[in-house]
Amino acid sequence: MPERLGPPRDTPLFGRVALVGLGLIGSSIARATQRLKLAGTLVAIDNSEAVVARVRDLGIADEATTDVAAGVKDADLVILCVPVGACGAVAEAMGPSLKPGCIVSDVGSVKTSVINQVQPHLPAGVHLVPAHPVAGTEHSGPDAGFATLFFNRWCILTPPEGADEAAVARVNAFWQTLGSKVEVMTAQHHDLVLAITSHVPHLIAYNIVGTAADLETVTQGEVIKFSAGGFRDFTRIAASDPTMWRDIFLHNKEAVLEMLGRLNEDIALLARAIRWGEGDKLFDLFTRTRAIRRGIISEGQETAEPDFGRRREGQ
Ligand SMILES: NC(=O)c1ccc[n+]([C@@H]2O[C@H](COP(=O)([O-])OP(=O)(O)OC[C@H]3O[C@@H](n4cnc5c(N)ncnc54)[C@H](O)[C@@H]3O)[C@@H](O)[C@H]2O)c1
Ligand SMILES: O=C(O)C(=O)C[C@]1(C(=O)O)C=C[C@@H](O)C=C1
Repeated sequence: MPERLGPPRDTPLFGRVALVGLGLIGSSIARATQRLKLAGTLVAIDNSEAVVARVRDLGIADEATTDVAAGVKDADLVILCVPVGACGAVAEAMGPSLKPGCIVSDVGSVKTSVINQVQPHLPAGVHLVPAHPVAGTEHSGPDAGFATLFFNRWCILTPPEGADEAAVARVNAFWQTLGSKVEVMTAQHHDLVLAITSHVPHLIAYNIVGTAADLETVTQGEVIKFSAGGFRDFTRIAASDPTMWRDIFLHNKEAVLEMLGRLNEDIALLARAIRWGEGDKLFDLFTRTRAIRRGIISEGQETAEPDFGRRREGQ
């Protein structure tokens, strides 16, 4: 599937857009927003001077600053692209500067906690429309982003009850213009679904790399040395950012622990089947789950390139 974004817009979707956090996700949004001319003015805000300097060097925003209060002033749309644990502090710092009618959104991998952190700091008349682009890589920082990251990927919106419908529609249009398919659900349901499809897989990947590394001390360094395609494919996501994933697990604790409990029950059944030589049970499970995985690929949910961590030409 050619990952091509649409033509630039004749008129921007928003006058002034402020992105807080110009890492993988923020810088990908910035690149796509510039290419598609979605913003009259694009402001990049980051608490790292080095990142702000890099954003200027890359030319992926019209303005770049470490001052969040100044950066969000007069913004029509603010998107928080920081670790989920930082959203509350950012909302507190920017709240007083937000103009009436401004839409505040985010890209956090956890939704309930972000809503609980951000909502209390938003003045009356400012609309909260949380979002989560279910797209990414194991890489971080402003150089990791690319404009087509969100193409043909899901973006989940979790507007709080009573959210302004026009604001939700505008954020929906923004993400569809970035090439995403948009789904709306409750924050609680999102956190449960992403716990099994994203969060627990990362926990297992991090964990098995640790187990293998510890085993190396037993096997004189052979475990990682002889790790082949299966181990490498399975553990790609263990190269992801520790700050981001620390925050995800601490801010989605209940759902992650629920899913881990279910997984442990299933693994216990697998261990029993192995111990008792119940080959048919193993075969049936592997047959069923392979069909499910193959179904995911046939639905086009896999990008053409399995390793989309590589930058594409023409980002
Ligand atoms: N990496 C992924 O695959 C992915 C996918 C979907 C959603 N997300 C979510 O997107 C968000 C950002 O993730 P990322 O991968 O872009 O991370 P990243 O580490 O690449 O970028 C985060 C940026 O935020 C900045 N930052 C951190 N705290 C800040 C603060 N208090 N004020 C201002 N700037 C601050 C950092 O300097 C950095 O530039 C996270 O909430 C994550 O859960 C990530
Ligand atoms: O592809 C990857 O490297 C990712 O980890 C992306 C991924 C995921 O699929 O789990 C990670 C976190 C997000 O919130 C959304 C997507």
